Amino acid sequence: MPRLAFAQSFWDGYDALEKPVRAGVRKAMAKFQAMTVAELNADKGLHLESVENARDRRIRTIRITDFWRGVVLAPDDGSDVFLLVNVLPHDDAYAWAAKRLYSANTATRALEVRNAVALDELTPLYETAARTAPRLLFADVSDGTLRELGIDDQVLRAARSVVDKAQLEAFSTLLPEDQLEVLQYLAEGFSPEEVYRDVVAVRRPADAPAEPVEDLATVIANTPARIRLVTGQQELEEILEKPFAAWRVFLHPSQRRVAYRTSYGGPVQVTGGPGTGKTVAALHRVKHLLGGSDDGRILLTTYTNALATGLREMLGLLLDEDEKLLARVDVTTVDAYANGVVRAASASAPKPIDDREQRRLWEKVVKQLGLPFTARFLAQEYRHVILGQDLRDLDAYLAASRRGRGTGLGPARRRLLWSGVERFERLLHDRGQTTHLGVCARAAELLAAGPAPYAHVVVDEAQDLHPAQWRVLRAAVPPGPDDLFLTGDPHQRIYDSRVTLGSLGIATAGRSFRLRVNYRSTEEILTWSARLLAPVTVDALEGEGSDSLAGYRSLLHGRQPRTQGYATRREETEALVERVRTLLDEGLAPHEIGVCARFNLSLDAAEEKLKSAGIPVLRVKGQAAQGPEGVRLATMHAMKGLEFRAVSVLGVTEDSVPFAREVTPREMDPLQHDADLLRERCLLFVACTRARETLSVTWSGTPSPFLPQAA
Ligand SMILES: Nc1ncnc2c1ncn2[C@@H]1O[C@H](COP(=O)(O)OP(=O)(O)OP(=O)(O)O)[C@@H](O)[C@H]1O
Repeated sequence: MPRLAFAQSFWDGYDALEKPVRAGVRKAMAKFQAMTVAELNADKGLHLESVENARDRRIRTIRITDFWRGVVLAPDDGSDVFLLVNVLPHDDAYAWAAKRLYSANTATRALEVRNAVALDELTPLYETAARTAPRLLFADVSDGTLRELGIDDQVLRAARSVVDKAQLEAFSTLLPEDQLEVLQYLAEGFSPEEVYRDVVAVRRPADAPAEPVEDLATVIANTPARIRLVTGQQELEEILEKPFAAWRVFLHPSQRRVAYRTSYGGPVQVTGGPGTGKTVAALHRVKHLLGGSDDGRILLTTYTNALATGLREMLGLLLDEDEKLLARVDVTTVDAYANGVVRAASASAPKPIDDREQRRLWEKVVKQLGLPFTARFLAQEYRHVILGQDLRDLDAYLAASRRGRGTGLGPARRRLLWSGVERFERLLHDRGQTTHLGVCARAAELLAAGPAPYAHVVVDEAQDLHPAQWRVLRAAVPPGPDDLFLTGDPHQRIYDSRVTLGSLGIATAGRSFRLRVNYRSTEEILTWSARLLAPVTVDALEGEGSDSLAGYRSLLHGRQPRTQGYATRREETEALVERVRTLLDEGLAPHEIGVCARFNLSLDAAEEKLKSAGIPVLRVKGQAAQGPEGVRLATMHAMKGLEFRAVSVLGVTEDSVPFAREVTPREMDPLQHDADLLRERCLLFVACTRARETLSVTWSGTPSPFLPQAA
């Protein structure tokens, strides 16, 4: 009996197919599972037939309905896997199929597809232009090196005609997938050794024989990133029945490598720009870890309650709602987890106060003691130095390093400051209150006193955690293999946290990985957004050295982001309503549109105008972004971790981004001043990178100095 596999190119369009066509796909696929090859070839209903003038002799079409055809790759080497690669209307199917050529990559050994006809047509045109070009994109890379990286004759010829990255992009939908990625990495300036490591080695099977094995079944088995092999009747029904989510099945090799490595010796860190699938990698790691034992418990954390709700839903999907497995995973924020730990050990639940209340309390302390510091300075010293290093008494504070703080404090001033800290904590205590970080400090103590409750901890959005929160996580799992798996992006740090993970017992050296392919946004959105951060460098996730977006790219293309200034806020809001209306007319659902601004106040006017135009809206505040239909309105902070097909960022003016009140004056502390500005810049970056297809950034009056054109 033959076996059946589905290529990603098929899934890309499957969800959009109408019901009768999907039913036709299911019926046809069931035949592949029930018949022998001879019976398939003879079946009248299926009508498995070759395609005239096909570049690939193995290409066949099958009948799905009267008007729709499936395109199948049929083995001609005695192996037994049939691959469904596309379902299209009759004429399109034949035209599509005739141009495609499938081949095994000589380096990765995976199955790739190219548009061989278009490549043959386009390459000579580019070659002519290349003859007079001052420089060719791959001039520094020899043919031998390209061949070692899996580039074959036809692609080599095309590559030799490429003068710049834009031209490579023009080839991108025609070239075989792995070879394209090799060329893209080289174009970004990575060395052939790096490209071999990051593109070839992650795909090439560990036991690949020296000479490539060409039979289709083996090559298909070598391509888990793009092909799903079906193992039985039930699986076939399940996967064709449910809405298909590519992230559950087709991991990028770099995602698969980090998520499914059998075991790591200790903490692992996975970084990558926005939308590179870090959350997806974290979820797959949880799946892998659950399979590693029958009873170990896992803590999966993220930054906000809304994101935790989203993660829980995604995990349910990934684990096919398997209650037994899901029961072994706690999905929550670090703060909520710490709160639970403290609550379990004391008579009442801790009552943490928010930042604004803390600020008020510090003002009271300054007044009561007549301290020569501002409330802001005290709050920052408390957060970064005292809680950051978990300093419990004056002696510890006197001896502490204040690295990262931009003003010196001698012993006398430290004593004075410490008196303020004692008063702050007493005031809190007398009111029966605490802070979120105070709860974390207590939770870490309680956890350290008993056996660690988890076998593994997986952390998403790791870039924003404070040392006190890291101590909770460190204490929640015993140090050792597979203890901590962290994903995060230092370019998206939007809370004021500075951490050196190594000093907290979380050393990731030798176990750091990077994801570079953006699955969310178009290259146009990504390139524009990356320019927001071009003037600055950001600290690495683990706190040592800096991080970069080198090689960060997208395979998707779309319109350029729009930036537009207006004379008044009213005009800006009216233009927003028009834009949203156009997007809805273009077929976007309201919940696929996100509108965001630096402040809630700025969103009120937008909400009112949209509502009076009859457009449903939903404010995203802390709660999950799911809910009734409506255009989502959120502050830039609340946009963290979310995504929308279209995003409008409003009010990007010089007084709002950066928001002066959130920026420490340079004369008070120059380092903190720079850190605050960077955080505000990252906030705008986070907001813009939530957009999948359409991004517009607007302001009224003077634009933010962070915007590229204003720089
Ligand atoms: N292998 C994949 N195949 C298809 N889609 C994917 C894959 N990996 C991720 N995605 C999709 O890309 C989008 C971004 O993924 P994800 O949220 O995991 O990225 P992220 O790196 O955590 O983003 P951010 O840091 O911006 O929050 C999501 O829509 C996700 O479903």
